[in-house]
Amino acid sequence: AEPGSSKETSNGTCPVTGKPADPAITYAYEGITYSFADEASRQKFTNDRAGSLYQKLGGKAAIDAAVELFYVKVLADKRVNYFFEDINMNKQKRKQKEFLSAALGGPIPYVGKDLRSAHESLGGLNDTHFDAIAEHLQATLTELKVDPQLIGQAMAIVGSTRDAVLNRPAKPAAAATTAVP
Ligand code: HEM
Repeated sequence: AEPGSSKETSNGTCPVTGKPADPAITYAYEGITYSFADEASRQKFTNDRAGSLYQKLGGKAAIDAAVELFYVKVLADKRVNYFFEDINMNKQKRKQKEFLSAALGGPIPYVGKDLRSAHESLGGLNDTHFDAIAEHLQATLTELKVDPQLIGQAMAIVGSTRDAVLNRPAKPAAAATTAVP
């Protein structure tokens, strides 16, 4: 097969409607061939991909590289690295890639733990830790020469997870600027 050709297929369920897919209505994206219930669903899927921050950042390869560099920074930072002492970092990196990819508009839904339950047992987690983690993500994207405007958009999405990660009640809906689009 030529480089970039599709190696995988989605499982017969339309990713847009959740209905059975028509095997004749397909779209290949990042090596996976998705099939859809109808033409409108295919169109929505392709439009969503084209407009996504995920794709603007460079897609799977870029997100994966960013998460690798991000954890190098996190594990070198005494303010936060002790939280990861007993954590399997290969799994953690995979989960973070899955979460961030989905949050930034990637094609594959996040099926991991919600962020509140993932962090609620981490004793003493507070804003200074969240700020340090966010700082490392921002520094990572800067180091990878991502357009500052896109970095701002990515940081807004990451920032919107703060209350869940710190296990605080969600802010009232008025704070529309912090909502994940
Ligand atoms: C910036 C926002 C953050 C995001 C988007 C995020 C994302 C995630 C995700 C997706 C997981 C895996 C959940 C699963 O098991 O399925 C996770 C676990 C974890 N996170 Fe975060 N996280 C954030 C902030 C933090 C902070 C501030 C810390 C501590 C300094 C932290 C420490 C951990 C640890 C230790 C785990 C592993 C928990 C376990 O496996 O028992 N995270 N995080």
